[in-house]
Amino acid sequence: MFKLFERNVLSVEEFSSAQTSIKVKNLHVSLNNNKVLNNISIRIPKNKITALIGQSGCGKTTLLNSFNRMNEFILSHEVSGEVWIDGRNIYDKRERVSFLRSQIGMVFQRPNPFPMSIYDNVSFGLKIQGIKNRRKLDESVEKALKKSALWDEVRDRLFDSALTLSGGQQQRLMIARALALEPKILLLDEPTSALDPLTTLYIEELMVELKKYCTIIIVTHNMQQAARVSDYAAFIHRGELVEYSDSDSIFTMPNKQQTEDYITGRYG
Ligand SMILES: Nc1ncnc2c1ncn2[C@@H]1O[C@H](COP(=O)(O)OP(=O)(O)OP(=O)(O)O)[C@@H](O)[C@H]1O
Repeated sequence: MFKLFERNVLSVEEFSSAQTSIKVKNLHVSLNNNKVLNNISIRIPKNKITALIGQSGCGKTTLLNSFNRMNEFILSHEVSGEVWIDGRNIYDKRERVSFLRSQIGMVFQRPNPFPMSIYDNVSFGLKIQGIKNRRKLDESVEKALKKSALWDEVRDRLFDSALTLSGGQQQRLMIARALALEPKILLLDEPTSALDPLTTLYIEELMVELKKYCTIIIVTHNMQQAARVSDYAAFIHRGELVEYSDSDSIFTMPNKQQTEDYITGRYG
């Protein structure tokens, strides 16, 4: 497997509090009485890309959704343990969930633009936050579209429907929509699985660029992709964290046999 970018990484035991974006302690999650995550503890570093890997159904998306309390949309859910972000345990009763979610961007497998213009898609969250000043909105839309490498392609058609964009452009629009709120954390749930290989590479390059602005956590089934873009990778099996390490180590000399079996395609 080849590396797309040079990495300069600490080992996962070495992150200081200042270098940690998310600290998870003894997290257990059950959905509809189904025990999905079992005693997960992990520190996700700031301004790096961390990949969550593991076979289908192991709990990757559930872990991702634990970082912005998205699992709570499932009627019957139970969460115990702690998830610390910015010095707050986000499962504390006092946490304002809408504020938390506004600080964490999320992009899903399939682009889901609203049936409105490109401009309105990107400015949507800002307007919800009460920003009405046109110049401020214009500036934020331009900045987000530049960060998501879409500006040059859409600057002359901002008021066209977002649905007129290609799949890859729509996915970059989803990234722009998330970035408009200047999130500290960006959660990507299989963001390229519906895209062709070239567009995928383009989005991977974009992710690497974006870690300047935020911490990125990506769920991916694509081991080449995880090896190419991520700085760290966490291998999950049946709801347990089996191995967590810098990506160079995990993809070249994993510590656990289970990890090796998975990344070499022996199962999953
Ligand atoms: N709403 C739900 N109710 C009950 N069980 C659920 C619910 N959502 C997910 N699960 C179960 O939780 C487990 C983990 O699901 P999750 O989507 O987190 O896995 P995943 O690793 O992201 O899978 P995939 O790679 O296929 O997307 C699976 O066994 C799944 O069936």
